Amino acid sequence: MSGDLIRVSEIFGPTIQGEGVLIGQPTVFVRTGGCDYRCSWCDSLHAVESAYRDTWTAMSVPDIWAEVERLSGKSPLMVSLSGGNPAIQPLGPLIEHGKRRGYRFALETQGSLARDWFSSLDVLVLSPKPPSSGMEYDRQTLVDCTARAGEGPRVVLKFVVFDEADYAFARSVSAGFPQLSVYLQPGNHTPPPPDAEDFPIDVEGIMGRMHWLIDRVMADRWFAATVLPQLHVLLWGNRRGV
Ligand SMILES: C[S@@+](CC[C@H](N)C(=O)[O-])C[C@H]1O[C@@H](n2cnc3c(N)ncnc32)[C@H](O)[C@@H]1O
Ligand SMILES: Nc1nc2[nH]cc(C(=O)O)c2c(=O)[nH]1
Ligand code: SF4
Ligand SMILES: [Mg+2]
Repeated sequence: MSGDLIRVSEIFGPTIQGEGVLIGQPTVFVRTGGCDYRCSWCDSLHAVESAYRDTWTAMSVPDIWAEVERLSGKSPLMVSLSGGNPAIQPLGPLIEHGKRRGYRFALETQGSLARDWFSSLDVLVLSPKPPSSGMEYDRQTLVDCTARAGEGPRVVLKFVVFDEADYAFARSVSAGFPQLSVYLQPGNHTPPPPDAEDFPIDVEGIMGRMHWLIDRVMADRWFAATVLPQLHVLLWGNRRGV
């Protein structure tokens, strides 16, 4: 059975994964609509704000799968489930459907909602939100996410860092999960408004923050951390669907 419908904002690719542990890998993105957070600097508000819900489509697993196969030419690759918060959607049947066809699945989530189907993923990216986002951190839900993932996926932490307080947050949260790899990325301080297909970007500003972040990590001898820019943002700016 295909199960319940999934609320989809956009499906795009193949492109390279621009962030974190899978950076550079050919990927098709399935971006779901709806989020339980409202980060001050969210770069995907078109998939978050309810004002845009008429641009989201309730899709069945076969409908989504037809689009993934069309985009990938039926050659299996990594499918990244992002959003909004994709953990809101019933994604278990989609993951099972794709895995039977040789595709692999990564999920990007803030870690606020834990699901049993996390155990079916290949990669679970937990991205707890730092102080600059304006959101509250709940360690327990993050623990629940790792517990539901179990021995299934590779689980990693990814932090957006804008300032010293965000950096301190990344340090202290990571210390509580010594078994997880840590990825740090500089924040983009000019994210696109939700109604923009494109929007000017301050690459120099982001690179300044990237330099500062590298200096900060080296000064602390935090050699377990990996520091990466959002590669797709450097290549294509704030363009949507890349
Ligand atoms: C749009 S979110 C969707 C998935 C999930 N809601 C989350 O936040 O992890 C995908 C990734 O983009 C990151 N992100 C969002 N806005 C950003 C910005 N302005 N600068 C850098 N990274 C950003 C998030 O932290 C997250 O790691
Ligand atoms: N190329 C590319 N890489 C990404 N990594 C995370 C993305 C996201 O918005 O979740 C994203 C995205 O939108 N595009
Ligand atoms: S949790 Fe993710 S999608 Fe939701 S508002 Fe924050 S960055 Fe955007
Ligand atoms: Mg993005």
